[in-house]
Amino acid sequence: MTTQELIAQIKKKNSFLCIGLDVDLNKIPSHLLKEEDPIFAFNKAIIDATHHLCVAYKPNTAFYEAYGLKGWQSLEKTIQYLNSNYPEIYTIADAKRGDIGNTSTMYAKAFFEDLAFDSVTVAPYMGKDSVEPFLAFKNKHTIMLALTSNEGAFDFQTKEVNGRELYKEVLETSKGWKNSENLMYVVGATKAEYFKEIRKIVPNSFLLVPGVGAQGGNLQDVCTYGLSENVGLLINSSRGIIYASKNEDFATKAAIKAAELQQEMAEILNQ
Ligand SMILES: O=c1ccn([C@@H]2O[C@H](COP(=O)(O)O)[C@@H](O)[C@H]2O)c(=O)[nH]1
Repeated sequence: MTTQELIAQIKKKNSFLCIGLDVDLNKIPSHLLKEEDPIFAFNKAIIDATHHLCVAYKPNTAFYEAYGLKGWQSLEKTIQYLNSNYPEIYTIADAKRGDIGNTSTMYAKAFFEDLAFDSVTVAPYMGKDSVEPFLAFKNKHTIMLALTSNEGAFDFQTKEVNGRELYKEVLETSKGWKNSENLMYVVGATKAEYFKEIRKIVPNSFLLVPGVGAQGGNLQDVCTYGLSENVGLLINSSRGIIYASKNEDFATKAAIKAAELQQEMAEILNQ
């Protein structure tokens, strides 16, 4: 999907919500455990109930890899279901990959070609030659960790390197990489006070923002400085939406939670 198509969907739906599909078999309603593929059954119900309220879904691959081959098959079925039934939806494989160049190319092929995701998250630690193989794919986005939502972000990301904080170095340096127009960045919603500085470096880039909901990040605070001319934000909530209920009404309850966030987004966009 192109960036323009993503922006068009955001404007049409008045939403920049991304729903995280982080499926834990211990947390889903027990009646689904009788299904042949409980993870896919859960995702399908959540997607059918919420697709009109969000613009993106983000399965974190850890929640699928944890169940071995069956988990990977559930991930495959989920992305195929999304691409066949809701092709307008933007898809993010939250896999946080990155390796030496030839290995990165294989990761990129796995997520962009085999699974046909629109984007994948990568770590910047191994540098330019570990990220550029992902950027070479046309109409696909590479979402690089910049300033993460967890407490450990302060261990390295905010430490000074070359006279500026490491996350700023990551943002600034990556702008010069080949096909950098295919880059987006992860910035945690729990770090709302950093968005003003971040927007000085990447005024127009899309930012994937996890941390609203279960991690306590606030949508309004992120938007104060995070919004760009073309919205430029994908706000993710996973547990806060998908585990709204453990009963048969789980999908309806998830839709209610998603609608609350979408409504707040519509108000922000129409201010
Ligand atoms: O900095 C980061 C990067 C990624 N994540 C991922 O986003 C979701 C958040 O889930 P919630 O349940 O809404 O807290 C999850 O997949 C994380 O691994 C992040 O939280 N922070």
